[in-house]
Amino acid sequence: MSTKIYSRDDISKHNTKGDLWIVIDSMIYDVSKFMNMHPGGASVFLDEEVAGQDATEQFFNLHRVEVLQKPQYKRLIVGQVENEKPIVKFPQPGDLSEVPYGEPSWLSKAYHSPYYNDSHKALQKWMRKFVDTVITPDAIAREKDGKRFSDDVVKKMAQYEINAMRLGPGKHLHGRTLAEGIVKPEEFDYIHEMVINQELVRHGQRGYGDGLLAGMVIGLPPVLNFGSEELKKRIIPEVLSGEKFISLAISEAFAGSDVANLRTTAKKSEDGKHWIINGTKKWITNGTFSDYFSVGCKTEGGLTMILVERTEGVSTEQIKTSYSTTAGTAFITFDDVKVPVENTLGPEDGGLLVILSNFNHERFVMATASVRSIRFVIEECFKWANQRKVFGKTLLGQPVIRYKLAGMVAKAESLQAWLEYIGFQMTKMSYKEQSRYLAGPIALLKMQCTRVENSVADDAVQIFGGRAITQTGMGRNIEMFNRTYKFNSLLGGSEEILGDLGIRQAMRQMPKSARL
Ligand code: HEM
Repeated sequence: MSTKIYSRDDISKHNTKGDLWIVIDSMIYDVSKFMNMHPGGASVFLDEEVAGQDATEQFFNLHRVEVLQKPQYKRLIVGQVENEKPIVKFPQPGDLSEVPYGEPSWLSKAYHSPYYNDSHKALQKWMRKFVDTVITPDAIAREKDGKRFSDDVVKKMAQYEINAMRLGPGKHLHGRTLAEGIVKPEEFDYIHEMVINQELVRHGQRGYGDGLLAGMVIGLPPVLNFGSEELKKRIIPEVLSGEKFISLAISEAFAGSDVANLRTTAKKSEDGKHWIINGTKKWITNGTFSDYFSVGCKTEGGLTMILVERTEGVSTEQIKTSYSTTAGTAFITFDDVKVPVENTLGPEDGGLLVILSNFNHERFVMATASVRSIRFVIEECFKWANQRKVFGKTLLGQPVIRYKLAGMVAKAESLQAWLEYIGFQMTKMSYKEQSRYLAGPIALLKMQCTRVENSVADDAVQIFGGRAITQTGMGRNIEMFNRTYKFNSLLGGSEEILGDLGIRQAMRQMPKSARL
């Protein structure tokens, strides 16, 4: 890059087709050749307020800052304006956002929190850098080509035990070196887990995010908590190391939240040594590439969870959903699949307990991600509203936009506070206490997250206008959010079911003596 210095007078002389310079943020770009390849057309550069002039404001009205970071455009720089310095900061891997409400308050200057200690803070810093450098570039590329994550990403996640940490605190972490030793396995708690899951969604690429082993997060716990010792010894290392993949296969075309009504059957073979499984499963995240499936089956006396390996009779087919194929969402067919009875997870006919046992944790994880995605959208809205000019003012200069942002921020901050409070309770409660006292609040938290996502998506689209329905450029993250947020109100228990559960749990605590 040349660092030649020019006065504004010098620059203004380069204002004709064939010799055309513009200034963006004090840097001088020679667009003489580029203008004919410019996606926004050549004519924009010939405008008398652009040719040989400072086009910073016009540029940021129409482009994301990342455009200027691309090597092919950096090469257009021929110098810098005399006595001027760039103002725009290019985000560097690991950076915290300086945009108001762009970070939860515990990461913002001057604020305090009772929940986060030094190891939570160190893990956040480490994780931010890891996501920015390893995951985000892959997320953006895979969302474009629709393929699943690059194996290299999962291998690196395994190397630093991110896969294991995503399952939450527990014995499975013992003996592992977590994030280069930043956290000791016995110290790892639900707040650490929350930190990881909030960082993991900051790239905003929803289909990829689910593709990046969401199946493992919900599909491995039944093996971890209910599998035989032999099964655990074999399956857990393979999955946590990223060599093999697993997904949770419960929902069917016939039954979603109503898990007791599944139709996939498992019948014992005559010698009693095998299950014979028949049926179908639908909407199975990561199913297209999974090697193992934790499958909910109807058995003689109820429901049984069985670990099925990808063997004869198992076939998976990609379902085209409103998000990208990177998630590997599958329709699965089990056709006389023979599975050793040793693959039973938990008690025979007691599968409901196995499924329910992870529901609170699973919903906590979903709420964690959802709250962070909402904040990501708000940050995008703040930036856009600050740089977009309409009717002679920035969008932020318009009361109607400020009112929308106010509502979004208030909701996001309430959710973050509630989430942290619940996460903290989880660090203090036994599993049994969590089931008793937190099932209701977690259900209500997740319900509220998806209600807020709904209103935030709506407001964000109104703020971004047409760009919010365009998959590239300024509004690409809003387009993605608006297209995919609805998944959350269905998975892990629908919004309505969770609201009902939350109040039913409260009803149990209702004192018989209470009267108005
Ligand atoms: C070095 C200077 C510039 C570069 C490298 C550049 C690059 C790009 C790129 C890559 C796009 C595709 C959309 C995106 O990815 O954001 C684009 C779109 C566009 N650009 Fe530029 N551009 C430059 C300067 C300008 C200037 C000065 C103007 C207007 C005064 C302008 C007007 C437009 C318009 C109108 C679009 C279409 C935007 C849309 O569809 O929303 N560009 N430009």
